This record gives sequence, structure tokens and C-alpha cells, in this order.
Amino acid sequence: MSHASTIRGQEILNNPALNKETAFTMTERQSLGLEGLLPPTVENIDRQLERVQTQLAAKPNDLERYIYLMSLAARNKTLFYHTLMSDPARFVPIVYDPTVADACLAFGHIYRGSAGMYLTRDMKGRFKKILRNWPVKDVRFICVSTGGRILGLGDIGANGMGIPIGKLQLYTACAGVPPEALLPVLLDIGTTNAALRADPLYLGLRELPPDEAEVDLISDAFIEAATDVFPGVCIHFEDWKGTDAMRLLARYRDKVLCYNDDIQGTAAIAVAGLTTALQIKNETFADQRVLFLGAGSAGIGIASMIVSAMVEAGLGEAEARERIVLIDVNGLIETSRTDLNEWQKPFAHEAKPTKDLLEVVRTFKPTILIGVSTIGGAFTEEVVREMAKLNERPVIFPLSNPTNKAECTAEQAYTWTKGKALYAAGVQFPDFEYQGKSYHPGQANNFYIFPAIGLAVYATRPARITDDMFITAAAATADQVGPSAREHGMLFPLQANILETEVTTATRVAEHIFDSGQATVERPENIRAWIEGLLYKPVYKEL
Ligand SMILES: NC(=O)C1=CN([C@@H]2O[C@H](COP(=O)(O)OP(=O)(O)OC[C@H]3O[C@@H](n4cnc5c(N)ncnc54)[C@H](OP(=O)(O)O)[C@@H]3O)[C@@H](O)[C@H]2O)C=CC1
Ligand SMILES: CC(=O)C(=O)O
Ligand SMILES: [Mg+2]
Repeated sequence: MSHASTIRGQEILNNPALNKETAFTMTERQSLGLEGLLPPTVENIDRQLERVQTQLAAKPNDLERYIYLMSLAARNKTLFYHTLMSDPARFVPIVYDPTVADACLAFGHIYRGSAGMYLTRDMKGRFKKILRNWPVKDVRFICVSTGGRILGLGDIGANGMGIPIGKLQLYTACAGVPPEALLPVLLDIGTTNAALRADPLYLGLRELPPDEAEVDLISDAFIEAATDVFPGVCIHFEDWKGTDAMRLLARYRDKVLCYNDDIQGTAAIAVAGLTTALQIKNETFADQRVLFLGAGSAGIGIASMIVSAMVEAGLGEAEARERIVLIDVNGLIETSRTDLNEWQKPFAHEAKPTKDLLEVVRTFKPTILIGVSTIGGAFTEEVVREMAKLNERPVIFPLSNPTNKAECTAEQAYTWTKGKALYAAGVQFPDFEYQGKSYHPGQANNFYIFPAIGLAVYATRPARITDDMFITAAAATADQVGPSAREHGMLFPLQANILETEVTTATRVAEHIFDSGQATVERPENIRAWIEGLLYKPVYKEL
């Protein structure tokens, strides 16, 4: 979007990539036809940030702060990212999980302007032509959702657009990927959500989604068009209906540069958190028995990566699978079930059918309990107490989002296990005091991973994205939690340093991409310095 040499005056102020608002110098104002269009005081970006903070403080809640920040992004990208990057631990939960959930639920009502592309199923034959309407030609990442399963909110159709927007904003805020390389896409195939279809302010197609075969044809057309219009683009799938997510990842992963964050990114952050938890417990993956509530895209993704970790720790693959048990809405995944999908079948073991989580905890005796069920409160007091009875340090990861979908809260887990739980949720729960001791709950959220993968891919341009890149990212993330942090029960790196953390992770992933011959650019001498040189910096450029 760099038309700086040709455009002038109000047009510059209307361009969020160029707009500096009160930070235009007097010289720039004179040469660019901006005199009189701005108040006379010239400010630097930190003074502007002070004003943003004052205005945010006056907002009554985080949804209002979200709305304010999105308007800022639409007006002045540099100041927006300067704000986010000035205090990521504060702002990530506003532009992303959990506030983005409220924003998505209300999307059609709070809509103030488009910040990405909307492709509808009826445009299928024209996707290429339509994608060329995007003003930037060198798009490197498309985050695409159908809105079919947004966080734990179910199918919310076009309201799900908040997720591709927010995920891509974190590529920049958490890993310094330049924002002009990013395109959020909502692929509107309709929605099963009758309430939304009846809402006069809903902005998407008011149709039911088509069958799977048609979804595949629509996504084939989208993939073909996206890779043709934006050569070298990486497609990031996010928050599709679980079965679509798994089927389409299998369909495209060996053909195009793509990944599914809910399957692969989530697996990596869960395995990173488990790695540090096991270091704290002085155990290995080979010692574990893992129970999942939820057997969809996140559950199957995490389970598969745990199998790899167990194999790495010395178990055979079949033995590793025996140590993993999943439960879905219809009960325990076991061999007599006739409704299992092809990703669940490898995890079906002979067992008595049951829908009772507590019963499975008692019989299977897990060391690790993971929630990816979208059912808030599903880890009841009895379940959590049973985990504490079975384990000196039970590992309890209720990962469903947003906050009210967490299978148990941090406070519940620490109270019911008398402070013994090694706990992580999808959202950041506040620190909790219990019997004079302070606990810092972990946040096992894929935002530690996907921006770093994005940065590594941005730099090294591999032709495909492979599971070993996510395994490397998981190890790199876990390695950044030092022994003294682990002593304090910390499972993840601090979010205050998220950029530093993700650049470190991206460097490790990039090294792996070079070492395994997957990079298509020349290997630099110092990979970290080279990556740092590519990072976006939220500072104004002289126009
Ligand atoms: N922390 C993080 O980084 C991430 C968290 N998540 C969260 O994980 C959750 C699940 O995501 P995802 O796996 O992609 O979604 P899916 O829809 O693919 O899977 C949900 C799973 O939960 C099962 N389920 C639904 N209701 C129940 C119930 N009452 N008891 C037991 N199981 C149940 C579903 O069964 P069935 O299919 O038979 O209905 C399905 O197996 C979401 O809340 C999401 O926000 C996801 C990705 C990342
Ligand atoms: C975090 C995330 O990707 C999800 O909840 O779907
Ligand atoms: Mg997701």
C-alpha cells in the first residue's frame, strides 16, 4: 500500500499504513499538503500512546476497548501496533482471546468497516478475480475461517471474521511479521446458526452450509485461487468445524504451503506446557497416561503430538496410543463405537462404553487431564479431586475458550487439589493466592506458536509446513522456561517478553527448516540476526 510518492493531503490521512496523525513533522506537513488538516502540535508516538491509554482507560469494558483498538488499526497501523507491542500481556487478551469472543458474538452489531476479505460460496468460480481486488499483491499469509467453530462458541458464520483478523494481528504484535503481508479471509459457506440467520444485523449469507463434498469443492477453488493470485502464500486454517479442519488439512498439507492452527499450533503449545510440567515433576512422556475430554480438531491434534513425544521418550507407537484415552459428546472413544471418524479410530481401545468422565478417571487413572470439549465446568470438583488422589502433582489443562468454556477455572483447580495442580487454561486466569502461596496459572494458547511459525515461514519460504516444525516450536517454547521459573510452577514463558520469546522460537524453527533442507532461500550465517533484520517495527517512517 505504498503510494507515498503519489498521494497527498487527506488521502494520506485516510491510509492507515501511512497515517501518522499528529506525528507528521512540519516539513512533512508542508511537502505533503497536510497543513491545516491537523492540529498544530507535533507529537511523537509515545505521546500518542499516552492519549490512546487515556482513552482506553475511560472505556467501560474490554469489548469497548476492542472496538476502539480496531478503529485505531483502521486509522493508524503504526500506532495500533506500537500500542499492542508496548504491553502485550495487557493487549493480547483484548484484540484476541478472550475479548475477541465477545466481539465475534456481536460482530454484525459492532461492525464499523471491513478489515479483510469476504468470499462467499456463490463466488466460487470467480475467487481469483475477487482476490485481485485486495490492494496488496505480495500477501504471504492468509488466515481463513468459515466461522464453523469459533473458539468454543460453535458455528457463528461470518461473525467469525474477528478470528482471522485477531490471529493475523498477533503475527505482527507477537512475532514482528510485517502487517502488509497478512490477509484475513472469511470464507462464507453459510451457517447452521438460526438465530444469526434471523438477526437483521447479521452480515453473512443467510443459508445453511452445503454438504462436505461441496465444502471441499469451495475450499479447493479457494486454495487454487489464493495460491495463484498470491504465489508463495501460506494458508493458515483457523476455527473451521472440527471435521472440516481435519479433512482439509489432510487434503492440502502435502500439496500447498498450509497448516491448521487448531490442530498443529494447539498441539505444540500443549506439548510445550506438558514438557515443562513433566520437568517440574521429574518425569518423562513415557510415564504418562493422558485423558482428553473432547476429541475434535484440538484433541486429535494434541493426542497425535503426544504420541510423537511418547515415542521420542522410548515407547512404541501402539503402546503410546494405549496411554491416551479420549471422550467426545457420545462418550468414551472405544472399539464398539460405530460413529468414530478416521482420526479418532486409531485412539479407540477396548473398554466398557461410558459417558461418565469421573468413571473414566477412576478406571484409566490418568496423570494428565486435558479439556478441549467447549464445555465450561466439565471438570467438576469430584473429577479434579480424583485427579489429586491419583497423582501427587496432577496435570490439569482445561483448554477450551473463551473464559466461560474452560473446563475448570484456575481457582477451582488450585483449591480442589490443595495447590498441587500443574494448571494451564486457554485463557490467562489471574494469579491466585491459596494458603499464603501465590500461584500463576499457565496459559496454553496457540498464540505462543503460530506467530513464531509464521515468522520462520516468512523468512525461510519452505514449500510445505511439516509437523516437525511444530515439534521444534514446542521444544523451543518449553526451553525458554528456565529452572528458576519452573521452580515457581511456571509452565510457559512470560508474555511480557512475547516478541523476544517468539523470535527465539522462530529462529529454532528456521534453523530446523534449513537443516532439513526445506528452506528455499539461502542460509544466512547468523539466522537470528537475519530474522531480526526482517522484523516489523512500529515506528513512523519519514515520508
Ligand atoms: N487453548 C488453545 O490454544 C485452543 C483451544 N481450543 C478450544 O478447544 C475447544 C475445542 O476445539 P476443537 O477441538 O477445535 O473443536 P471440535 O468441535 O473439533 O471438538 C470438540 C470436541 O468436544 C466434544 N464434545 C462436545 N460436547 C462434549 C461433551 N459434553 N462432553 C464431551 N465431549 C464433548 C465434541 O464431540 P462431537 O464432535 O461428537 O460433538 C468434539 O469431540 C474449543 O473450545 C476451542 O476454543 C482450540 C484450539 C486451541
Ligand atoms: C485459541 C484457539 O485457536 C481456539 O480456541 O480456537
Ligand atoms: Mg482456533
